[in-house]
Parts: sequence; C-alpha cells; structure tokens
Amino acid sequence: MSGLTARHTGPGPAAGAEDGTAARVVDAAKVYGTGDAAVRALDGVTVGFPAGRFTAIMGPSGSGKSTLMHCAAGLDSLSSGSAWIGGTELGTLGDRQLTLLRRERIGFVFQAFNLVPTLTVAENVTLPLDLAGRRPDAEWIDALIDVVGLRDRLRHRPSELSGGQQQRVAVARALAGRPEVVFADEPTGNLDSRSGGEVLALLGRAVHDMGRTVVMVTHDPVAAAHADEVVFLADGRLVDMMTAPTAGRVLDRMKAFDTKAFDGRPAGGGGTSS
Ligand SMILES: Nc1ncnc2c1ncn2[C@@H]1O[C@H](COP(=O)(O)OP(=O)(O)OP(=O)(O)O)[C@@H](O)[C@H]1O
Repeated sequence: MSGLTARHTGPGPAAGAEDGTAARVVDAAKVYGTGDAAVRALDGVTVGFPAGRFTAIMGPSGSGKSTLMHCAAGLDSLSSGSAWIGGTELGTLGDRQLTLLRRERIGFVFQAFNLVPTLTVAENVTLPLDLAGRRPDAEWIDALIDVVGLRDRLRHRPSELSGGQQQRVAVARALAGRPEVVFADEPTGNLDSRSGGEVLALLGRAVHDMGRTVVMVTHDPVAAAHADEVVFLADGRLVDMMTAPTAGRVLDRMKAFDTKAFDGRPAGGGGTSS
C-alpha cells in the first residue's frame, strides 16, 4: 500500500507541483544504522500533501511519522526515493540550497516552542524573515497577529506568556513568510486540551482562511480531527488514509493497530484508501 496520495479537492495557493501537492515523497525509504542494528523507519512510502489542505500524519509510536515529516521537510535525507517541495526535488540540493529552501519556502512548528527568549513576541514572529534579509509584509504580519490573538502581547518576552500563547507565536512565526507548506511536529504535545484546541483551530484557519498548507504529525485523534485528511503509517509504510476525519473514527482506526497484528492491509474504520 505504498501509493496512497492525499487528494486535492479544494482551491490552493499558486505554489505547488503540477499535481497540486505542496510536498510529496515518492517511494521513500529511510534506514537508520547498519547491519544488525539497521532500522527501516520508512519503507517505500509514496504520499502527496495537497496544497491548500490540512493533512495529519498518524500511526503508532515508532511507525515513522517524524521521520516522514523530517525527510519531507528537508530536515533529514532519505536513504532512497525522492522528496519534493513543489517542483523541487530536495535530493538535488546542496546544503546551502537546502537551508535556503527551508528558510524561504517552509514553516516549522515543533512540540517545544523554540522561541528566542531574549526577543519580544513581535521580534520572534519576524525573526525568520530578518535572518533571510527579507522585508516583512506589514499587512500580512498585522493580519497574522490578529488571527493568533497576540496584539496585546507584542512587546512581551516568551517567558511572560503561557504555553498556548507561546505556541501561537510559533505558529505566527511559521506563517510570517507565507511559506508553501508548514510542517508541525506534535504542536499540541506540550499543551493542555484547551490551549491545544486553540492552536489547532489556528492551524485550520491558516489553511481554510489564509490559503496555507499544513502537514502535522500527531498521535492525538482529537488533534487529527482538525485536519482535512489523515494518512496512517504503520511499520514505516503508508497503510490508510481518511478524509473529513472525526476523533472517533481516527481513534477506531488507531485501535485497529493495537487489537490485531498488523498485516499490511487497511483495517477499515471508514478509511478512504485508494
Ligand atoms: N536517529 C535515529 N537512529 C536510529 N533509529 C531511529 C532514529 N530516529 C528514529 N529511529 C527509529 O525509526 C523508527 C521510526 O521513528 P519515528 O521517530 O519516525 O517514529 P514516530 O512514529 O514519529 O514515533 P513516535 O510517535 O514515538 O514519536 C523507530 O523505530 C525509531 O526507533
């Protein structure tokens, strides 16, 4: 089941490959270590993340979610296969080009908020642009500040904010340069459910109101239910996908991983594999 491709059913931003994906991997394999210690973290995964959509990556612990995200985002390299951002194959880029691509075309949100403690909220939001020597689009940043609800916190330092507020700053920072795709790795992992819900709603608004593309790794069915579609990994393989997920359906699908030995086939649960 390595050929699942999330479909593109909505209008997306202009950026992206001809097939409508903002990011994709093709026959992706990743092996850590060598010999007896080798771990095949990705084993022939082909998946596209449609432009203008919110996609969640789910699967049991160790199934390869973070590896897939890191390789798709150019934070790590594949052992074989290819990873693409729009029409650019990451494997063809040198270190410097890859750094530039990550800086200019991708936004990142991590579980640890990774804000710079000595900078204000406003400075943190525009930091990637400042580092890239790009002039912030004042209107866009202004709109972002309102969307993330941080207008009255702009001069505060991260330590003066709650965890949820800090993650909202991180989301604004990820969106500041209007990247082609935002990758989020367990963005609600450090948050209580209410703050987490606010961050997820924010990511949803970035997609549905602001035309962005979000790909999120999560192990939380409630978080996945905020996405337009969910792709499921198991043992380094893509095994299913689900559109218009609900927390209940995602939970049922995840339970199938626990309750029966995985045999490489979709286990139902309302998935829409193709
Ligand atoms: N740097 C590494 N060196 C060796 N093995 C690794 C490394 N990173 C990940 N792995 C292994 O690769 C497999 C996939 O790991 P990965 O972190 O991608 O899974 P995951 O689905 O994100 O897991 P979790 O939900 O627990 O974070 C696991 O077996 C893991 O132990």
